[in-house]
Amino acid sequence: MPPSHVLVLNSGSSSLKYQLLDMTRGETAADPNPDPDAAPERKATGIVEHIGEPTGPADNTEALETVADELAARGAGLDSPDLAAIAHRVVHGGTRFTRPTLITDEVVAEIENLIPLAPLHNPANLTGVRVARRLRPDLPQVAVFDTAFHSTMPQSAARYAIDRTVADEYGIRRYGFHGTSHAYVSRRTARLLGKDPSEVNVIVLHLGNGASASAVRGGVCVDTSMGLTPLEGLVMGTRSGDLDPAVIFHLTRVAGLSPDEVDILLNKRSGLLGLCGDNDMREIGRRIAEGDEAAHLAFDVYTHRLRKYVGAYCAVLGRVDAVAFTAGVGENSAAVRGAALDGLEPLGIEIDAVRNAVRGSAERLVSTDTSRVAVAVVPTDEEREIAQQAYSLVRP
Ligand SMILES: Nc1ncnc2c1ncn2[C@@H]1O[C@H](COP(=O)(O)OP(=O)(O)O)[C@@H](O)[C@H]1O
Ligand SMILES: CC(=O)OP(=O)(O)O
Ligand SMILES: [Mg+2]
Repeated sequence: MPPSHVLVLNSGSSSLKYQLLDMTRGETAADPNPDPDAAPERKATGIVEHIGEPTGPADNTEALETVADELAARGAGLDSPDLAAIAHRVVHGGTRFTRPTLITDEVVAEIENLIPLAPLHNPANLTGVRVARRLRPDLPQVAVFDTAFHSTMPQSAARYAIDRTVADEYGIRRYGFHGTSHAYVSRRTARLLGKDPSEVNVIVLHLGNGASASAVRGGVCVDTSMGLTPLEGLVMGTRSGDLDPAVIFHLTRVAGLSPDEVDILLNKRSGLLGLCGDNDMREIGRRIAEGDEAAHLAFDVYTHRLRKYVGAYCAVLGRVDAVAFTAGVGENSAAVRGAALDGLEPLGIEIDAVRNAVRGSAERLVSTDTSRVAVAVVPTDEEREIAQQAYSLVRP
């Protein structure tokens, strides 16, 4: 048996998620090409949180040592002969990386060059890459990029309307992020409707701590809400999303903030946190129930922005078959789903209040039977998508 396990490392700014997957599941001698969505077997999964905080590991290197220890304790250490590859989520791939890529010194250098475009994410991703390469120099290490799925966006969606020469010289364009999630969820949504992904148009709403929307036509991304960096678009846990760029001139000229201070304000102290002091939708729900004014406003700004993007992507796609909610907020908050789609009946979108209120972790439809557009809740699995993409590159 050739090695068939893939270890996926999803290093974030403050957490490190991992999954160990056996990719042989569903694959037999009789049927070497099973349903591409047949689930690989999950051997281990975990998350190391609070990196860099007093309660957690000091840095990503220490976090990865914790992961190595946890895996070893389960008899699936990093020295396992079953490992076929280590796959890394890399957030920014620029224009160069649009496919899963075998990591070499040169690829590492290129990812390093992209740090200014994803300062919260790429350095953490790189630490994972460096430590894993040191521990298993013999193994293929594969980078799977958040930006890759969005590389199919037409110029009309990817270009900012600024001086073309300046834009091209500095790589200023819209890249989009959470691509593995948008790819996976749009595909699963098609399957949930009993259709091939090439036949359906889907609006995917990935609502985690970072949040983004995408318009996917026949399995191909045609627009997404994040841009040059993961700051544009929806209101997020701590990020502002869309605003008039002149806010930044105003903050620097009138409020006297430095560019770095503005960066921190917009990325880390804005969004839900900036509006009400909490970035967790569960806590905001509790506060709204107690009549808290600021929490209510934060919820309204968040869901208003969402509704606006759903309407915009209906216009971009023309025909919409489904709206799919995913990630922490999208999978769990019936209130957000309900408010985001409230009043969109004229667009053929009818959410069913009873179905929407049912909690669960299964892929499910929450629209009415008469809704022209299906509304789906589809739990994302970025690690599984990353493993599948990486394995397709290294499989024997
Ligand atoms: N039961 C829930 N109800 C409402 N929101 C939830 C629930 N569980 C998680 N969330 C939200 O999901 C967010 C985290 O989403 P997640 O997709 O795990 O984010 P990330 O991967 O970006 O860290 C939390 O900040 C919280 O707001
Ligand atoms: C790109 C991005 O925003 O990622 P995350 O949601 O993991 O912060
Ligand atoms: Mg996430």
